[in-house]
Amino acid sequence: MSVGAAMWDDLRNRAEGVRDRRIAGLLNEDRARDFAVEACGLHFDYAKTNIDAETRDFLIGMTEAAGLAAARDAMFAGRPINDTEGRAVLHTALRNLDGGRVMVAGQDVMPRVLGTLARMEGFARSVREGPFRGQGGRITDVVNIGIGGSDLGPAMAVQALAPWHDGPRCHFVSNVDGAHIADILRPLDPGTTLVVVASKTFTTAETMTNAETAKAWMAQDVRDPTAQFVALSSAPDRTSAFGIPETRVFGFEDWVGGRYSMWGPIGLSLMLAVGTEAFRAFLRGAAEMDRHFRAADPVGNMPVMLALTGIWHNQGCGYATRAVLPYEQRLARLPAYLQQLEMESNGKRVSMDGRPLNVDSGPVVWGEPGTNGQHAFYQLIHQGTRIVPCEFMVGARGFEEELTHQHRLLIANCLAQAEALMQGRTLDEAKAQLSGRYEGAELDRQAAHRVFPGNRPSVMLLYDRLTPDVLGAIVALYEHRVFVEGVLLGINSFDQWGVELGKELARSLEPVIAGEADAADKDASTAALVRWLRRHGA
Ligand SMILES: O=P(O)(O)OC[C@H]1O[C@](O)(CO)[C@@H](O)[C@@H]1O
Repeated sequence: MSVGAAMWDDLRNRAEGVRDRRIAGLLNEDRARDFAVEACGLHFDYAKTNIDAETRDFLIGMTEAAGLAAARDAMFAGRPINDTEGRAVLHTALRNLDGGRVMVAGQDVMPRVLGTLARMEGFARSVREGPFRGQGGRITDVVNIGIGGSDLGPAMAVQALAPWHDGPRCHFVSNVDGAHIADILRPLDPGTTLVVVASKTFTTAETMTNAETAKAWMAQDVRDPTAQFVALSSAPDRTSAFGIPETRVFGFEDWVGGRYSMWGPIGLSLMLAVGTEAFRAFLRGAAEMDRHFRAADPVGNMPVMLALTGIWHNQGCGYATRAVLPYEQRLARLPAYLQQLEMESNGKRVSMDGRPLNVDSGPVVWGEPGTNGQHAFYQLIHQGTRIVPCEFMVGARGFEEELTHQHRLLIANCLAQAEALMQGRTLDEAKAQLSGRYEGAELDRQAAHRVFPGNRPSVMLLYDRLTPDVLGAIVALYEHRVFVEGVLLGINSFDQWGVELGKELARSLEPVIAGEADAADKDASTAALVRWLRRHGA
């Protein structure tokens, strides 16, 4: 089943038909209530979009045409829906603490999932409370070496859950740029540092290079350089070749995709930071979102409705990007996390059958926490010629009891931005503000700069406080949103062939840059760039 070209045309025509309709004119109390979904401790509001009841019905009709319910059930049932890699997609099993059996190829995977979780918990406790010690004493610092899905999730979540952070300090090294690992390791004591090498494949060039650097750093100072190494990986042969014994390897199956992996072993750094209870709460929040996604009707289904606002804005209205704007400093890394989740999943050019998509793929996702973004790029969001649908989020309360006045300011800013985007400011209003200062043509000219076109759509996600379960629910919400959008687009959201070509070419260029191979098979531009870099000492 799929969404046919005619239906996409219909969607675009509907969007075109309401392009000039004022969103503010749609608003009333009924809409404020009906164009919102409440679930899992979250409140999602899409009243400030140009979606009306008829469009919503049409969008839901698209999910039916795409066979969303069957696709969702196939994912949860462990069918190999990632069919370019021949794999099931079951990151949801990693958080299925109380949910019973999950079958893959006739086998229940839950005993193994829960067994690995118990091993992680045992290890985390022994690092946090003893007896696991470094060769120089109790572990004070954890260095997580990983990239992409083996970095972004835990790095984002450790920062997000800072109020729960009572374990060792956590540092994240991802970039192959030696500056990254050098800056992180410089102040640390090898004798009290635990190195967590996080790599599903254990072949990723950046991670393996950094892991060797960390091993050499250890070797300068401690007797056994890998005794304080842990591996999180699906490749036990390679972890043991690296020198990490089985007892310190936490494995997971190929049905956990890298960007969906923070719920299992890849979350170990988070567990070391916040402890086992908070980690379980994080899993439970996500599992609650899974249940909601499976059970709720489309119109009351938060991931479905979040996805449909995305489809409306991107494929319907033609807005090429979307901004994620958490008014929550501790979610500073959420936009980067979502960039991988959304763009690696839905940035594809062909559908499942290998034919070119008959519609644009997923949007460019970007963002920064508020209020910082306001003083950087909101100028373009309010007055630029391109429209950027904005996804705001904010909690009712922070954790700094003595700073509630600052939190109120934060909320006020968040709501004000959404209001300003929708309302705008007319030329007459701008002129009224300036009257007395300018007149005639100069008044018109000055006022033109102060006009806000308005009618710019946004959605809002509210929560009480950023607790571990709320964070779990938010991340799972976005995972399922990506899934729904992928199903509507008819693509495989779970492979990532687009990252391979660059990796291959980097491998072939390295010896050229080192002067060990010539640039004969390189294009003239690349060869000239290599020559310049070599002349300058590369
Ligand atoms: O965990 P690994 O195997 O090192 O992979 C890291 C990342 O690299 C990618 O494969 C892309 O290159 C991501 O999908 C993944 O999250």
